[in-house]
Amino acid sequence: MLEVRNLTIRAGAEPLVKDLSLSLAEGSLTCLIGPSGCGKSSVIKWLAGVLAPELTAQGRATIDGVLARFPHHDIAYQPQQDALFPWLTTVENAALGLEIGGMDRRAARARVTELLPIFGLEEHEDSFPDQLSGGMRQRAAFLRTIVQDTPVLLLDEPFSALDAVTRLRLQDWLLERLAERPRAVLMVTHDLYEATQMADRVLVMTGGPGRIVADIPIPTPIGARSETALAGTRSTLKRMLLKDTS
Ligand SMILES: Nc1ncnc2c1ncn2[C@@H]1O[C@H](COP(=O)(O)OP(=O)(O)OP(=O)(O)O)[C@@H](O)[C@H]1O
Repeated sequence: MLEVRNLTIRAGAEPLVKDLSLSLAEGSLTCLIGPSGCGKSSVIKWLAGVLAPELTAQGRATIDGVLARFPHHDIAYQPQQDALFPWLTTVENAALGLEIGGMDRRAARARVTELLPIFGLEEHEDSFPDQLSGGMRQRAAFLRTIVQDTPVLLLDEPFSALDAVTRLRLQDWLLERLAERPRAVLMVTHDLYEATQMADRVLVMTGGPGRIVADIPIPTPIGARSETALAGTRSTLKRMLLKDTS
């Protein structure tokens, strides 16, 4: 579905990411892990079309075989920082992606309002971002992204600010939605448990400059994953990350 070939991102002459290639299949969730600063967010930002203007990028990407430029209407993106507009309410912020995608304002807000209870935001419909907790803000940003019915989803640490219970609930909710409607998902996470529970594949990046050093499939179907089955994969990933940062 989405193919990236030989992506290099530079700050001046310095490559932050070098010759990175990856592909995302429809109906798959790929996690991108790696030490802080190795370039995970930069790769996702390039795909979302929001790379900082002082950075330059070279590389080729296709969506369903067609050369793609970013931002692209087939892609929804949740940034690491929630990027909610301070002057908009929860519903207005969450409906924004749908409205930009062309949905009528009233329909977009009705769709989002319907989903607020799942995100624990039903009592904060008219609150502004500075009246919300960090976890609530992240849930509103997640809702804004996930409600867009795009074939590709880019999620940069979407659950990092959530309490344990909400995190588990929203992880399950996302997996259920993906089972109903297959999409290609690229998710950055630092949480190995989250990666092995949710992903079909884990791509491991290293820094200096950023590149992918391992592509680890997790073949067990999500519903059948047991702690024991995943423990081995998690220790392999842990060893790679510790080696990289030691
Ligand atoms: N606008 C910029 N100008 C110069 N360097 C930048 C810029 N944005 C990011 N960098 C550098 O690029 C490298 C990769 O940053 P990036 O945010 O992509 O890493 P990351 O792997 O997502 O980190 P983290 O896990 O901490 O979020 C870092 O060394 C960072 O300092």
